[in-house]
Amino acid sequence: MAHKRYVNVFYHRFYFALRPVVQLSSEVIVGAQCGSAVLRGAHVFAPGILATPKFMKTGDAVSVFSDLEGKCTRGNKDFKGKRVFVGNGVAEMDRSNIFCSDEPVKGVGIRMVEPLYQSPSFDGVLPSLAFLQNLPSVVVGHVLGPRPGERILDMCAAPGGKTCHIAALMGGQGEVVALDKIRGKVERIRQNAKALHLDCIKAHCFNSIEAVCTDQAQDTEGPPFPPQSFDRVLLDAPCSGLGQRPSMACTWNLKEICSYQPLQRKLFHTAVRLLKRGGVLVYSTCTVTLAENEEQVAWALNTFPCLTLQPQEPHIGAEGMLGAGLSPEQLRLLQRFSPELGWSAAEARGEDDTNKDTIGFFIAKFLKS
Ligand SMILES: C[S@@+](CC[C@H](N)C(=O)[O-])C[C@H]1O[C@@H](n2cnc3c(N)ncnc32)[C@H](O)[C@@H]1O
Repeated sequence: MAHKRYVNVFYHRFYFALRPVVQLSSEVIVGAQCGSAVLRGAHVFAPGILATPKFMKTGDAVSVFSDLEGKCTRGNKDFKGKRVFVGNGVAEMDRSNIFCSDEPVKGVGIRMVEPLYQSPSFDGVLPSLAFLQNLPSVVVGHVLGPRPGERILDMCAAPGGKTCHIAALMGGQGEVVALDKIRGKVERIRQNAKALHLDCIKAHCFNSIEAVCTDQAQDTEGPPFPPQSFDRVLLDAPCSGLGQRPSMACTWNLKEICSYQPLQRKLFHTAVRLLKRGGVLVYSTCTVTLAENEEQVAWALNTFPCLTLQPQEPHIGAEGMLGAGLSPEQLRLLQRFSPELGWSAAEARGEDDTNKDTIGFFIAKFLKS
């Protein structure tokens, strides 16, 4: 059935106007992920709460802090470890509801009334029409350039932000196959596709490294697929995520960061095999390392002579970074979002920094001949 609705994919700009907020004596401690979400405009959902004052009651005014080192134990009453203030709120639950309930606790625990940053919450705003994404993620969908009627593969798709954008750009006509290896996350893709009425998305739980079959007669409804099954492939690769912001806790180590390059290359092999001749492959990451970005492009061009770099539209990020042996022309075809560089340079030149104040991100577009 033809898709009748439109999805408006907004992008989210982290608003940096720090407000002078006075800290209160009652402290609520939340996990680092929850604290980052609060900085992006979220309220505090009860599962994210680690510690509250001993007698906290609904309606109490509290200050919310993020546990920086992951050291606060659940149910703590007076945590004194490293923490960062993220704003003031009002309790919507008693302490006993949060920590002493038999059922898993749900819903807003603290409604933020004075968050540190003036980033509005988009929770529940037009849920059947809009999907909030970072600006570079929105750019990825356009760079891939899907057309109605095509068959597209999104190899690492959960929670499905880019999948839904791609399906919306196709007007719901064609097929977007979304793979992710984690079952619970695949359910999120399905829920998002359903909420947005995007029937052309088919989500499967599958390890994309193994998504090519050798048997040409294999049923092509689900993975694995015969070689050259797709008009366009998006490899939004698992990565070290160093471009994500705000980020208040660094849980990574060097071994983990170095583990992504070989994984991305395995996925890349599958991507190239599944792409038709004349098809487009987009490789993207939300990290800033040379090893996971420009070095991967140089490796791909050497490993797959059938691939050539293509111009990107729109191109609003910076060009690629030196150091991986790519030519100046090749670097110009890449798109790198480096907020730590973009901002200050734009500010110094007195330019509008709207499109530069983003997460760190990388995009490369290839054509397979
Ligand atoms: C960067 S996230 C994808 C974000 C997604 N494209 C979006 O826009 O919403 C990377 C995803 O790759 C998945 N992943 C990691 N290794 C995978 C593999 N071998 N096969 C399929 N999915 C994988 C992870 O579970 C994770 O959800």
